[in-house]
Amino acid sequence: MPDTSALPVARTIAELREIVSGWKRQGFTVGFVPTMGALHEGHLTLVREAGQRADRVVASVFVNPTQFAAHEDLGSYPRQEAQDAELLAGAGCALMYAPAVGEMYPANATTTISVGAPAEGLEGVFRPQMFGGVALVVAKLLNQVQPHVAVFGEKDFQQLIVVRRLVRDLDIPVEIVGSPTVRDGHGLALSSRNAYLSAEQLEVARRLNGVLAEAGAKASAGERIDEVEAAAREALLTAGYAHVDYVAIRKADDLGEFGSGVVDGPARVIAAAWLGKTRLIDNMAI
Ligand SMILES: Nc1ncnc2c1ncn2[C@@H]1O[C@H](COP(=O)(O)OP(=O)(O)OP(=O)(O)O)[C@@H](O)[C@H]1O
Ligand SMILES: CC(C)(CO)[C@@H](O)C(=O)[O-]
Ligand code: BAL
Repeated sequence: MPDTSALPVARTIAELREIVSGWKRQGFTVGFVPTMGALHEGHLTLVREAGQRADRVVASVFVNPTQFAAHEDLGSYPRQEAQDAELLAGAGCALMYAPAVGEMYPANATTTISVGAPAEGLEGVFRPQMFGGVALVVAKLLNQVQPHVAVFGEKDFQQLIVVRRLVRDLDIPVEIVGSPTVRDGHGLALSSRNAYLSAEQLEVARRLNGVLAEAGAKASAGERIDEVEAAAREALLTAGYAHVDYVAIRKADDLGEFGSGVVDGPARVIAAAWLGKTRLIDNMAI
């Protein structure tokens, strides 16, 4: 496929390595932002953050099949590479890495990665496929790019924790930076999947962050965690969400449970809920 803009595009590991090793020979540091494309201001904020921390920024655009279950939206996930390249160039990215599925996963690839406990609760319950696929592709991407620093969004908070553990446990020499969630004017976390929402669903979607903020306020005021979680679940259903996978109040550093029934340390409220066929996630510090 030809390059889609003025931004250089590497399609193979060899092309990527040639460019990145050239930068390193010149003494430049390298920042990396992995994405699945359909870029929005949330992704571009990560690119700018990486640009603050490194001399050259690589962004990958790869819709990773191993993190989707068979019934999920791999086929319909939005793909808009030409526009993504323009947006990345505008945010100061120096190289887009967009490998084909066959480049990332040769036919005889058999290695899997299981991160263990950080990947098991919350998203791990409802999307059991996901973190194995994320860990595998992130480990491969970090080995391919070999950046000094990689930036991930707090919007996918459990993913950030899983990636931190992966990098620590496998001794991958990279600094992992978490970047705060970028929201629209109504507080809705920007997400590529918001493009699936009808105008009516968008109105309901925008209630999620308010419900989480209210739950957070109640929990930090000392109300029982299970009661706060149940009330927030009810509030989401009343707002028009079709189904709530979870609303949970967890420890801020590792998303572990508080044993006491009340919040007694730094905490986060985290949720996943459905509007029609679209699944939204959000979280915030409380
Ligand atoms: N609103 C946001 N604020 C900050 N970071 C974000 C935001 N949305 C996505 N990111 C981060 O961008 C990176 C790539 O995410 P991804 O391509 O899956 O985008 P997405 O919009 O979250 O898509 P999806 O709808 O599939 O969740 C991840 O590190 C993710 O946390
Ligand atoms: C980190 C990631 C790019 C791995 O495919 C993906 O999970 C995402 O976009 O958050
Ligand atoms: N944005 C996290 C990756 C996923 O939803 O599959």
